Amino acid sequence: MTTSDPGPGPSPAASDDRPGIDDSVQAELNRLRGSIDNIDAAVVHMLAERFKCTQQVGILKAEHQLPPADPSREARQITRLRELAENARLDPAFAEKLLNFIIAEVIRHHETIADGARAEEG
Ligand SMILES: O=C(O)C(=O)C[C@]1(C(=O)O)C=C[C@@H](O)C=C1
Repeated sequence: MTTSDPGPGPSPAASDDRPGIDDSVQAELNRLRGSIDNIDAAVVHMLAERFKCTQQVGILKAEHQLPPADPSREARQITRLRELAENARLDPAFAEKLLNFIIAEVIRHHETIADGARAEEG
């Protein structure tokens, strides 16, 4: 066989064949990349859903003059996520960094919403 089958599911990366690679190696690489692409798509969709929720939280907080950040909630989330990560054999430090990265963006959104609400109040 001179061409490798990327398997089911459309994925540009999965059909990125290179010359000089053994067909079976290329097929395995394509199969794994297909899964990676599916996982990346799921992550994007899950993050989009999370941001839809946090936008609602941002509006609620702005309406009730609550601060954008809630450090005690964040501490509980970090404890929980680190434990989940450990059980899933994911580096807990990485999980914590990822959560902090996402939350920083959420807080930025909350501040933008609060600024807008204050500007509307005059
Ligand atoms: O739960 C909240 O109060 C939120 O605003 C959401 C969220 C989060 O993204 O999970 C963001 C900011 C807070 O500091 C804590 C948590």
